[in-house]
Amino acid sequence: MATRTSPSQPKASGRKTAGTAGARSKTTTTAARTRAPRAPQAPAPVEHDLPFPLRAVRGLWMGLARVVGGAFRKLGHDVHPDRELRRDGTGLFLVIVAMVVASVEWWGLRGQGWYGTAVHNVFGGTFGFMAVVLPFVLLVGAFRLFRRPEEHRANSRVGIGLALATAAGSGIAHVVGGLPSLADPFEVLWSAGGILGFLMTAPLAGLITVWGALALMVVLLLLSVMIVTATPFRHIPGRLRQGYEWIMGQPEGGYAEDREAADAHDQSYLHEHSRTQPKPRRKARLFGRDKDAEDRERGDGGFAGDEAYDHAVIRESDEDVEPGGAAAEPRVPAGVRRPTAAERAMQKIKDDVGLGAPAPDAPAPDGPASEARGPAEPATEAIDTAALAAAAAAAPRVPSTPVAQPAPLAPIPQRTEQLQLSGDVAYTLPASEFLPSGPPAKERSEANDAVVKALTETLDQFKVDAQVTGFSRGPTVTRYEIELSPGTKVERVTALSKNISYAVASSDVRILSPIPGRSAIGIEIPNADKEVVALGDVLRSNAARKTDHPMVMGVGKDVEGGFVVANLAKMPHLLVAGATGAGKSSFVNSMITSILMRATPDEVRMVMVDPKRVELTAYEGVPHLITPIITNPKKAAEALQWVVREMDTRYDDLANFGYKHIDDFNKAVRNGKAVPPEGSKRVMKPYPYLLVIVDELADLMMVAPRDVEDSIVRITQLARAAGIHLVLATQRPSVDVVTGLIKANVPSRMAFATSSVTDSRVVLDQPGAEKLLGQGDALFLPMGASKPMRVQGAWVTESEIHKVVEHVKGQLKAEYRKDVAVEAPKKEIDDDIGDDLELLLQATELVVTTQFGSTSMLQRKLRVGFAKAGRLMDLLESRGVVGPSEGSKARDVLVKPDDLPGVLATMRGDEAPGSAAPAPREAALAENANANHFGVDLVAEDLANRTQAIDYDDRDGEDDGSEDAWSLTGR
Ligand SMILES: Nc1ncnc2c1ncn2[C@@H]1O[C@H](COP(=O)(O)OP(=O)(O)OP(=O)(O)O)[C@@H](O)[C@H]1O
Repeated sequence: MATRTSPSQPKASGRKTAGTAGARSKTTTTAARTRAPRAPQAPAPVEHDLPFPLRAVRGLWMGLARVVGGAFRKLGHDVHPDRELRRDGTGLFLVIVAMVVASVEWWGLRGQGWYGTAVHNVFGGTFGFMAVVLPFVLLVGAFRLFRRPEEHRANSRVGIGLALATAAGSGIAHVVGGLPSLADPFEVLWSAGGILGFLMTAPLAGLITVWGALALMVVLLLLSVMIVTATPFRHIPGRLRQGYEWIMGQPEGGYAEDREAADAHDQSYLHEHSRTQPKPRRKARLFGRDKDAEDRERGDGGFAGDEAYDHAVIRESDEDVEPGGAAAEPRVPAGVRRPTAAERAMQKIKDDVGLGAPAPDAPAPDGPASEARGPAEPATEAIDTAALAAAAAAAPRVPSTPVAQPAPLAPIPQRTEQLQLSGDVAYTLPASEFLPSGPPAKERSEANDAVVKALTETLDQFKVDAQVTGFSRGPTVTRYEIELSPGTKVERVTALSKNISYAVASSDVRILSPIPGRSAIGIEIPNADKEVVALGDVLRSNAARKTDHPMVMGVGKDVEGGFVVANLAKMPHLLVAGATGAGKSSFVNSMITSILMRATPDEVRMVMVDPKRVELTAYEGVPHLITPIITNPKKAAEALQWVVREMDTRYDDLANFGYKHIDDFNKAVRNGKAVPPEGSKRVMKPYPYLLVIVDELADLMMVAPRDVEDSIVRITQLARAAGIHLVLATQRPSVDVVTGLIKANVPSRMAFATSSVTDSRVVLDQPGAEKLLGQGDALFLPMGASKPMRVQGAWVTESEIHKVVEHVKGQLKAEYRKDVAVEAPKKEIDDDIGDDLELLLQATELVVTTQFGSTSMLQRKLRVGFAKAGRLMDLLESRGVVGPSEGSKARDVLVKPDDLPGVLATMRGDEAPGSAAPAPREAALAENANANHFGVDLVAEDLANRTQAIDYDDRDGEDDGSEDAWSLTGR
């Protein structure tokens, strides 16, 4: 895309845009969305329509306003609001009034001459003693208008708060001044509350006594302070404490405890509900930490947990993170953004229950404050912190403006103390510094403005009544939003796709119609100036920092510039696909590095399969591995079978203790509730999550397609509750590699650029990936999501990986299990089944679950020909699943659904149910003695020595309770 000069934007349209957006952004909580100028619609009243003298006066006035405004904008740190949005004229007016009042009330002109008398009579008479405070109040208003003019709602809030404070102050002054009546001399009235004070308190004093009126005024005053500072009731204690700590110079005192509590809370919250939720926007820093935002998240978190999202992904706006982990300087406002529908819905719900995070440019009076004041901020900002942070969140950035100051990196979530691994090994997670920050993100650049102009012109040329109403800039692409005027067909825009490509000189234009959850068309156009998303920044984002779940990985950034992290444990299995060079391996690297950064070997263990022998070698020897990196495809297939055995062992163990999920079991172990049977030498330890990463699935599928598919299907169907998760990457997402069965069982998908639309369909079940740009540009479809989310994958360099790996290896030596690549006993599959085992299993399942023995049903459901269906039916008859043929009638089904697992196992040639010792136990008994960190050292013994809850022999027994145990396993 060619970079074009920024279009000069008509004033009227600029204002209109801001106004509309300002209103809409009431509920905005996230997303780096930038308003674009609307196409000019009606001629705006312009300056040269005015007669010359007026124009000259206006010019002078505005010139002076700009000078004064410029001075205000230089106070503290510079701000640069968009010229189109400035309200310097009003600001200047407030400054002049303030000077006039101050000259009289402060500087001794009171009652001196006509000027002193007139001003004093007007202001003193109206506000009484509060006239003395009035210049200060007016200057606060002017300060806001000069520095944050685009925050209409926040400005209104502050205005209302100040007005209320003035009224309450006058009321208090009136009571304190002895409640003079209007008939009293002016001087008496002035030294009390003036006319306003009289009106505020005289009627009230009659109703609820003088003391009641005074109390009410004090309450009003406090309320006005809360409105001005956007402090909700529940934040008052925190604010007071912060203020106290700041005054007393206790940077992080007492806060550490809070943080710990918060961490504990976050952990449990995300552990149970890892959900997509709109995040509060940018935060201000409090003593180097964002306590307020965290408070807010805690509040939101519990609530958001009730939302319907349950797909493993957490995304947030980039305002939630400070590049470099430091407080980003408030950004330069140039427009406002709108929330997505989900954000609006979420905000509305929060508002309804009083949890609402303040809209970035419009914190509601009762909304939680979105910022806290840091000691480093200039004192002049004290009155304005809410607005500053909100403006920073709302405002897109102008390229020429520095966005973030370099500052120390924020920690990647990890425990502060040394971690004690089993065997009294102290383990320190890698330092955040190993993953440096990337360059600060842009929210707007000239390239964006050029595209807006090109889009607007294209719409105009083809006479489509639609406007470009905004855009959200991500690292790789920007999504421009087009809203249609009533009566305009969506197709009129979508039909222009080629013309749009032409106009913006890019062949990679993707049209979203509509943007999910919005009444707007999205046009994604690659950025001429792409940005790299550093993994360190993703891991330091709030979404990542609010949880220390060990399986959370940094995914990247979405199209709106929000960071995306995902919990691999919730996926629960992930398919990563894309053509060579599209960014798959980089993604896998980011994933592994995320785990190394956040998890100890006691928490997460990994099996890495790298048939290409190049991608994962950097991780050789990390203690999280339970086996050396497997490069031989045949061995890899065996390792997968080991994983199946491990899964079975875990299931048996969980069932013995009466738990359905490994998290419950681990919790019980940590709480001392799961105790080994008497006489057992077993030391109870939590199971680590087991992450199995296959870097090239195609290579495995070439050597042992059936075994690999079989293992994958078994693992994916069952392993979730056992804490075992698969990540399968392939550059050949064809149906022979990603078979229907594998696809059906791997619910989360990450599609990098594919070479064809067919490949995209294989990965995502829809086209789209073929249009991606490569180099980490991806469509992410986590389990439960209906539409893929476009993300730019996180990037981690080789030297960063090297540092992390060196650190991790320095902490602990890898202790490999020896049984992983040991081949499982060969299954005995009856000869007559031959290659049809999988079909036969499916046929059995179908017939038994439906209790309907029909050949034509098998034909239809399994999509096989008549001959094959007939053969399957014969096989089913020979194995006693169905009765003999009864002509055209369906056959009797002889197996009950409850018995299905046993029948399937027999067909597979697994250990016949009821045989002496099931393979998992043997395998577990052969457990490597060194595997003490793996947490199953004596499990095998335990399993072998105790009566199994799952006893296949007894499954048919009358009353042994084993059915319950069986159902516990979910098998
Ligand atoms: N997230 C990313 N951000 C920036 N650049 C990236 C990203 N991912 C990949 N790239 C660029 O694309 C190149 C190829 O990426 P990568 O090696 O991950 O592709 P791949 O799909 O694994 O290819 P192959 O299948 O050949 O291994 C990288 O060398 C890098 O320059």
